Amino acid sequence: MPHAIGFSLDQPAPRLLVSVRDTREAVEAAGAGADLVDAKDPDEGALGSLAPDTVRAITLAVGGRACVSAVAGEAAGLGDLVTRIRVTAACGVGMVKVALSPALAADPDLERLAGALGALGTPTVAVLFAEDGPRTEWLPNLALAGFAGAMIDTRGKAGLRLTDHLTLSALTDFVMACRRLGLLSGLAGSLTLDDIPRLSGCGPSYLGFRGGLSVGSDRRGRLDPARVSEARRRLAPVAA
Ligand SMILES: O=C[C@H](O)COP(=O)(O)O
Repeated sequence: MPHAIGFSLDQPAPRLLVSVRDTREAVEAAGAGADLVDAKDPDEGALGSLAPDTVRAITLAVGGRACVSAVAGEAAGLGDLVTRIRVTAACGVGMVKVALSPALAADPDLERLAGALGALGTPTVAVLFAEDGPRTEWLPNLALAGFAGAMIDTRGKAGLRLTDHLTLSALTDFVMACRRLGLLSGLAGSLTLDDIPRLSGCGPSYLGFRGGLSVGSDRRGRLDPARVSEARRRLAPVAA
């Protein structure tokens, strides 16, 4: 049985999402305090998906100590979106992440997905890229389509970080708009440990990391469990 997301919109502090490439990193991340162990191929950019067998192995290795999420890549259209979500959910994960282009996020036909997403029963988060200037106007469409949440990440992983693209005020507006619609919200994009206090202040459901918690800050290198523990420590409850 997959570990459910297990957190609500009213939690006192953001949860910690850590992207991992294999079972060893998955066990390390869960052991160091990750709430969401995110199966992703960091060699393939922002939304590189791992082979289904690897995702299944990661889910088994984590064994319910954390929620396992998995990346389903970037959808080319509505049909492709459903297929990607189905294939990834079938790996037994607790949450699916799939990237949407601006055109797809704003597509009124997205609502037709609601039945399919509901039937799957695996919460799916829509990933929007900071480079696309994600708009809060897209969020009602995502809610109608049955997404459980929305997150912003950066498509590029070798230059500008999340906070280079979007102000804290814009990020807070995004998070609050998600909350009003009953959507979980996530923020990611070359975040470092030092980003944790100010981004926690935006009130997201979770913060996502790879490079900032890797040895030498190299997202293609190995995960650094000591940095994961430190991130866990710094994710203190947000003051009311
Ligand atoms: O989903 C979160 C991403 O894996 C973040 O990766 P990054 O911290 O290297 O930008």
